[in-house]
Amino acid sequence: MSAKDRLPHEKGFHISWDQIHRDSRALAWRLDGQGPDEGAWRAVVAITRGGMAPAMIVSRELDIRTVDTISVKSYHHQERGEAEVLKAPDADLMGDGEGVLIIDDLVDSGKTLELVRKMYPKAHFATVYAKPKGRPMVDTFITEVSQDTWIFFPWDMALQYVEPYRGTD
Ligand SMILES: O=P(O)(O)OC[C@H]1O[C@H](OP(=O)(O)OP(=O)(O)O)[C@H](O)[C@@H]1O
Ligand code: HPA
Ligand SMILES: [Mg+2]
Repeated sequence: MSAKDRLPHEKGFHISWDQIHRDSRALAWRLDGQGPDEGAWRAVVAITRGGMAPAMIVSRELDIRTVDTISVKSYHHQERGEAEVLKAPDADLMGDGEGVLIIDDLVDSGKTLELVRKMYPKAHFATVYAKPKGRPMVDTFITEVSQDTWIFFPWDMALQYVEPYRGTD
């Protein structure tokens, strides 16, 4: 069964803004002092769009003002397509990636990070969440979920009324 055959509340991991804030801060805590230059990182690069909120929180916590983006598109709704780079970060800033933290919200199949890793082999790759297939592609992450769990992020959700289990007559 593919993720799209399920009702959203089945095997769905729903993340609130508060939760992603806490988990992104936990990621920053883990990365603090781990950079190659006396523990420091040169720059943060967000993999758009999902990596932008975690990258903002990490760069705030680690006091990194040099922030760039790489745009990789790989999913249309819950269907995976070929990963493609739509916009690359500044080439002079990146070099081979040494000292650069590349951040995404999650690694699933690992295809997105595989592509970016080829471009910047010396960068450090960090995600907030990870599924088992993608784990070998990520250097640091906070929470692992099973491969058949779909993670719902707060920017893709809205608060709404739900019927009580016993209905309302
Ligand atoms: O490990 P993978 O199987 O490659 O999947 C993970 C990637 O997929 C999602 O991005 P998506 O391409 O949907 O774009 P978005 O961040 O703009 O939503 C997610 O934000 C990761 O970047
Ligand atoms: O579990 C997921 N949730 C949201 N976006 C994703 N992109 C790949 N996997 C996921
Ligand atoms: Mg993404």
